[in-house]
Amino acid sequence: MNKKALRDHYKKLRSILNDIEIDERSIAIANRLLQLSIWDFSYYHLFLPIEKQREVDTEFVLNILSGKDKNVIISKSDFKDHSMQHFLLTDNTKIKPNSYGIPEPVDGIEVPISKIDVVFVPLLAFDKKGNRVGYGKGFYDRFLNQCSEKTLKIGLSFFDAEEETIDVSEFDKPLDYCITPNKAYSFTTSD
Ligand SMILES: Nc1nc2c(c(=O)[nH]1)N(C=O)[C@@H](CNc1ccc(C(=O)N[C@@H](CCC(=O)O)C(=O)O)cc1)CN2
Ligand SMILES: Nc1ncnc2c1ncn2[C@@H]1O[C@H](COP(=O)(O)OP(=O)(O)OP(=O)(O)O)[C@@H](O)[C@H]1O
Repeated sequence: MNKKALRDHYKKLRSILNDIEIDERSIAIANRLLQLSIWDFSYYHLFLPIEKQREVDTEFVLNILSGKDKNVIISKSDFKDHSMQHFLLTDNTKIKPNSYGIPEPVDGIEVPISKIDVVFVPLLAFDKKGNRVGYGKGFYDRFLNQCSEKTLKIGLSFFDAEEETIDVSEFDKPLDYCITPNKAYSFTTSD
């Protein structure tokens, strides 16, 4: 399948999940994340879900992060140049959905990308090598390329890996892990 076909296929698979399935699968993903040895860092970047796209509900991951007193970073997307600005999430952060339905911080304390230790990555599909496909605007391709080589990139997906290898471009950074309700995939050589 080419990237367009993969996007269409996985958007369709997501669209038929009901609210209860989304909740159950999102909780299973958060529980599986708890089993990974990724909790000794300070700065965790999290996406907030686009509800109408039926994305993984990261509220449960957010609860884990708050419980562990971690610094949580969320972003604001610029659809003109496909860049993101990163802000610390605090009790005072005002969050408002943008025109794509992405909940975003209105303003706040900006955090340099160099501080980010772990990025939870939204995706539509991924393969057994850790390659991923998103909505195709390159927001995360750009962002992950600006992160440190050491930053852990962890995909979250409702569905298991694609059997077929996904084509990669020069900008694609492979994931270190991808977590699904059924399985934790590790693509790193270190464990
Ligand atoms: N929650 C979340 N935040 C994220 C991403 C994401 O995948 N999920 N992104 C990951 O990169 C970036 C935003 N990228 C996006 C790109 C396209 C669409 C979108 O709604 N596309 C529609 C077409 C809409 C239109 O063209 O009017 C679609 O694909 O159906 C949404 C987010 C940054 N923030
Ligand atoms: N660092 C970059 N500089 C310039 N263009 C980039 C960069 N990274 C990605 N792009 C462009 O952005 C587009 C992203 O395409 P691709 O199919 O890889 O997106 P994706 O990984 O599915 O999307 P996303 O990263 O938004 O989840 C491509 O046209 C690519 O050339």
